[in-house]
This record gives sequence, structure tokens and C-alpha cells, in this order.
Amino acid sequence: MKVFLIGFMGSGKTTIGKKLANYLKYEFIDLDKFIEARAGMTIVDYFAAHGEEEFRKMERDVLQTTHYPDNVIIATGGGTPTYDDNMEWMNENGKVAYLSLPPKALASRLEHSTTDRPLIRGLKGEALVDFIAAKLKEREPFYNQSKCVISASDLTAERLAFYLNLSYSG
Ligand SMILES: Nc1ncnc2c1ncn2[C@@H]1O[C@H](COP(=O)(O)OP(=O)(O)OP(=O)(O)O)[C@@H](O)[C@H]1O
Ligand SMILES: O=C(O)C1=C[C@@H](O)[C@@H](O)[C@H](O)C1
Ligand SMILES: [Mg+2]
Repeated sequence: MKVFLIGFMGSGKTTIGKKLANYLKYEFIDLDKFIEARAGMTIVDYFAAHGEEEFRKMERDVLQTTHYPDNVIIATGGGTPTYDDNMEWMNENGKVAYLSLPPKALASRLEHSTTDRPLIRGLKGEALVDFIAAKLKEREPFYNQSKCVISASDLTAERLAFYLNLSYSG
């Protein structure tokens, strides 16, 4: 079983993904970390050196060619579902959960960690909220292709497992 967690930066894919993996006794993979390992540099440096289009090509390649363990939770990047056939590929290869949160809540989670996220670097306050609102509008048609849309506020691993119809099988 593969579970792909999708959603905007700050929706908590990495945070809840680790908890869900721990709860179900699954492996946990953070796609951003795999990309950094493949690139041999941080995502910030990769964006600066090669630009977003090259990043998206590599992200697609890492997503679709990684050899995943049998039972695994995969925290994707915020933009992963929006490129090429990634959303279709995830729907065909596992369960996909969209962790949904409104722009203001996302902004307050991200306010103090914008430097390691190239798309929102340097943004704060109203400018950050406005950027998130516009980007989210662009991305939601992709995110909503998930069969499982879940509010990410106060989400627990137990509830996420329940929504995904998964339980610890020993
Ligand atoms: N349930 C939660 N309640 C409050 N804050 C949270 C919650 N989940 C995550 N956060 C905080 O929000 C920030 C972003 O979380 P996280 O890195 O898990 O998001 P992400 O979806 O993986 O983002 P990215 O797409 O950039 O990798 C972190 O500072 C984290 O501590
Ligand atoms: O939302 C996005 O486009 C991104 C989110 C992060 O997870 C990283 O994948 C990268 O910073 C791009
Ligand atoms: Mg993450």
C-alpha cells in the first residue's frame, strides 16, 4: 500500500505523514528529501541554479521512478500534483489524500519558515496570504482530483488512517 499526501506548503504533509507512518507501522518517505539527495543540493539551491521547470522535471522523475517499499507513506512536495501526469500517476499507484487548509491558516504556519521554500522566500504578512490564495486557486483543480479531501486543521494520525480506511495490520 502506498499513500501519497498532497497539499499546499504548510498543510502538514511531512509532519502528519511521519505520525501516520508511525501509527500504521509503515515506512515514511519525504519526496523533497529524495529530490535533494538526487540533486546533491538543497531545493533552494536547485531552484537558484536550474529554475522551476527543471525542478519539476526532476520531481516527476523521482516520484515516478523511485522503488518504494511495500507499505509506505509518501509526503509529496506542494507542487508535485500540478505537473504533467503526476496526479493521474499517484491515483493509479496508491491512495491519495489532499490535506486542505485555507490561505490564512497556511500563512500563519509558514510565516517563520519561508527561507527554505523558494516560492515564498521573502514574503510575509498580507503579501504571503495573497500569494498563497492565488497559488492555491491555481492548484486546487489538481489537488481536488484526490478521492480523499481532508481538513488539515487539528488532524490526527488516527483520523487520517480512518479516512483512508487503513489500520495497523501487525
Ligand atoms: N497540525 C498542525 N498544527 C499546527 N502546525 C502544524 C501542523 N502540522 C504542521 N504544522 C507546522 O506547519 C509547518 C509546515 O509543516 P510541514 O513541513 O509538515 O508542511 P508540508 O506540507 O510538508 O510543507 P512543504 O510542502 O513545504 O514540504 C511546520 O512549521 C509545522 O510545525
Ligand atoms: O509548493 C511548491 O511548489 C513546493 C513545495 C515544497 O514541498 C518543495 O517541493 C518546493 O519548495 C516547491
Ligand atoms: Mg514537506
